[in-house]
Amino acid sequence: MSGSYQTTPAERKAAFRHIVAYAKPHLGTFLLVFGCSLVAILADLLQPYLVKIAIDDHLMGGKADAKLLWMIGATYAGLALLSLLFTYWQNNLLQRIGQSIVAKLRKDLFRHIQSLSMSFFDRFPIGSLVTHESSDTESISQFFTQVLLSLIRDGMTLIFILIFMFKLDVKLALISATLLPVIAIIAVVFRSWLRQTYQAARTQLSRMIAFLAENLAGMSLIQAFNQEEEQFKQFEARNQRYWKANVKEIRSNVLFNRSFDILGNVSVALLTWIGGMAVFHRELEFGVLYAFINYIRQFFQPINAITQQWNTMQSATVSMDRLWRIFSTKPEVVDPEPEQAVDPKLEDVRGAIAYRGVEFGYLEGTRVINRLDLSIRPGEMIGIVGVTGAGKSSLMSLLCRFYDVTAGAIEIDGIDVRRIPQAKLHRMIGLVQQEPYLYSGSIIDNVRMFDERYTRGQVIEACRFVGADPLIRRLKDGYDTLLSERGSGLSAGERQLLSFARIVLLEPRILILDEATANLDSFTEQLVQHALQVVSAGRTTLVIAHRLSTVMHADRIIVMKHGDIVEQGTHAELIEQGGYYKELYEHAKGGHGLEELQTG
Ligand SMILES: Nc1ncnc2c1ncn2[C@@H]1O[C@H](COP(=O)(O)OP(=O)(O)OP(=O)(O)O)[C@@H](O)[C@H]1O
Repeated sequence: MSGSYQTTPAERKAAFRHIVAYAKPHLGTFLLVFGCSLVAILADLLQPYLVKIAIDDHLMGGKADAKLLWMIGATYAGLALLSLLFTYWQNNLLQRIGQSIVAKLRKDLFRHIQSLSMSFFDRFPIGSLVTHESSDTESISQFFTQVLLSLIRDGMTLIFILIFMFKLDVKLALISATLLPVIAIIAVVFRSWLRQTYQAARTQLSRMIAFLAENLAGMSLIQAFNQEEEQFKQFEARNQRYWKANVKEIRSNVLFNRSFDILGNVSVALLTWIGGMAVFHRELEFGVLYAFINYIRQFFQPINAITQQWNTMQSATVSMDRLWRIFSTKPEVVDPEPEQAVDPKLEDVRGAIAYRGVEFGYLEGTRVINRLDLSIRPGEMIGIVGVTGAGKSSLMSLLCRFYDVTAGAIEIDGIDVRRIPQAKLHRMIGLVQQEPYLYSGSIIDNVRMFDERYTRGQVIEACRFVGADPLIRRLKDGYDTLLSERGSGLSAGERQLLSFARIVLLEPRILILDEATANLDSFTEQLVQHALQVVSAGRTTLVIAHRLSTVMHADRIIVMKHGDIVEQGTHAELIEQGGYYKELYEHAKGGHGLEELQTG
């Protein structure tokens, strides 16, 4: 999805309008930039005119006045300085605008992405979202700095050069103006070629990056299966394709630039010949010819610069389209309308849960939960078992409203979860995931989720409560140990213990635990079991169990198969019943995990 999608002209227009609106607050600064450009351009263009005056009025006119010549020289130097100063201000101001726009864009994008529902993240690869936040916003910043600068500055330069030319000599100016259509034809012909080579290079680059990202993420598997050589070959093939596309792009750029240079030189030669003849026949002053040759040289620079912005413009519009795609995506799970909303007080929540005729599928036309009914009493501990793909996690995701049910309803204390504001719902439910997410930061901050309202003492108390304290104290810096991204360095069990401590701090009424599947050593497993016991006391607890031993003591075990509850009861009742649960139990007793069983 990272770039190969089609957009309609209407969508492109909307994207452009949306992004350009970010420039509105900077209109005043843009005007300043415009003013600075104007001064710099005029200072540049007046220089040849000054030399013309020196030549025609003083040197050739035979009335050389040293003082006036000195003044002309000094003015020339002054103009050069002025141009330098104003170009510096113009660039500074423009960069500042560009950076503020892109910072705001990144902030808005991040906020918007945060608000989107889980279904969006299912569709959108994380890698491409990272690209959007980084390089797409950067290429939009280039649009506001390089492209706009070129349009303002080079466009104005062109216009002024034409004005100066016509003022100096109409005939020569008209001859020079005939070059414009030639330049336009060259630009148009090259433009489509440049665009093709540019896009081909971008496509090869994103293919290479996608391959790289996938590869790095799966490096352990690659090494375990000795796939290095094969993967290297595949990478090398992509690398070669990118290299070739790049060379082609550079070649087309060089050809384009050189055609412009040749055209510039031919024009100077033509002008020297025609103008020289005119000077020879005394129809033209020498100084005018000098200024003209200068202007015609400068004439090609802005045209070349504007067309060179084509690539930047291309990537900026592609980036705008992509960002617009995200910005125009509305969250599927939304907060209730104020008149529909019910906002229970946290201390009043009892934690009764009811699934009423719940149906759900991730994709249209598919079903992973079938008309499911389930009532859970406040404080009850429920174990949920079933083979992989049975729908256990989906059932929990629906309770947290990561997705909305397609039919039926889920209620907490008799209130439909869709009527509870999401922020409140998420305070009511505590989630301990199979792979708990830990941030880069200290253990203290990870447990209190960077919420400084919880003191260090409270965090330590919570960790003690769940039995994580001895483990943490064994680490080099204890509670101040810095965890790397995703908490690598800690075992799955240890990570779960830290998220239990989070629960103790946040005190949700309902607890969902997706038990770690990774084999825990018996010591950590005991710690996790103990933590579960202490944390679940007094809370409605739902445990997705991957080891039956975890839920053998649950108040009730729900057995799922193909999105249905096929059996429920206590461990003893279910064994007595001799049905599907017993089959799972016998299988697990043989030393197998539930994951090994197929949904057959
Ligand atoms: N984000 C998703 N998009 C599409 N389909 C999904 C998604 N998540 C799960 N599924 C599908 O929904 C079905 C139920 O998945 P779910 O994760 O709820 O099962 P589970 O019993 O929790 O399995 P496990 O024990 O492996 O976690 C499976 O067929 C799975 O492939």
